[in-house]
Amino acid sequence: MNTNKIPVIAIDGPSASGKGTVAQLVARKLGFHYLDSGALYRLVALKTMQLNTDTQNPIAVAEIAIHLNVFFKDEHIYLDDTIVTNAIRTEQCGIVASQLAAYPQVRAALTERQRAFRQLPGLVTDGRDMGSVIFPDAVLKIYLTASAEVRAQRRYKQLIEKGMNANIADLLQDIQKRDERDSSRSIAPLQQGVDAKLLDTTSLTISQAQDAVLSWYNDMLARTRV
Ligand SMILES: Nc1ncnc2c1ncn2[C@@H]1O[C@H](COP(=O)(O)OP(=O)(O)O)[C@@H](O)[C@H]1O
Ligand SMILES: Nc1ccn([C@H]2C[C@H](O)[C@@H](COP(=O)(O)OP(=O)(O)O)O2)c(=O)n1
Repeated sequence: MNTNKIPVIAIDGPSASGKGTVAQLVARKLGFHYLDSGALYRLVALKTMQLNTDTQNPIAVAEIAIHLNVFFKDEHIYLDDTIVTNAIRTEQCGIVASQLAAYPQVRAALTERQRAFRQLPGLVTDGRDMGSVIFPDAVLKIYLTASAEVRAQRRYKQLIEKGMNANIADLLQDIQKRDERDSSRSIAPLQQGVDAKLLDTTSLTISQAQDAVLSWYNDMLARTRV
């Protein structure tokens, strides 16, 4: 089947804005598949750290990305048959992922793997370039953000709930550095596309953010059915 007919909702945005949470809820509500593209970059970062790979060598890192042995099952993520669901969620893993994600070779190595998630009846995906590069024909594109201070608070609460160490001041600094790196890189920079709807969740609950996405999606459906 021509997968271009399969609907995609692309939710891009900066770190800890709530992209993944909202995307998963919307996917569940619509019965769509879900892709956390950031997890793939985090998995590459974890594997490079495990192998002590020279992260200054884009070719070596891209080789890891190409041969990544990963699968997603229910709530868990497996790397080489080992559960790494929490291991990839450390801030250190996020920082390394952000650094490696600036290599064109790494992005190219993960492109088709991401596009393979586009399966019937549909896909909801979150990341930095889902609407701009990976799925430019997405039926709905959203740029989901929040203030850096609120995002640091959210990530802090999230890490503490996972039993991980966290320091709010360090997190704010990491988030601001990651925002800068992800949005200033030459390839697939994080930015709100002209065709992406802005959803600032600074003062919204998770439920309100989910409802906003579902409302936009239903409006799109109504317009295309006319
Ligand atoms: N609107 C919101 N209000 C309060 N907390 C939120 C909101 N959206 C997400 N969260 C929480 O913030 C944390 C980070 O959300 P997450 O979806 O992991 O962000 P991202 O995928 O953008 O990095 C999670 O613990 C999540 O439950
Ligand atoms: N589609 C994507 C997803 C993530 N990345 C990079 C940039 C991000 O800082 C890291 C980690 O992404 P991830 O979405 O897991 O990070 P957050 O959960 O938003 O903190 O990977 C990317 O370049 N492109």
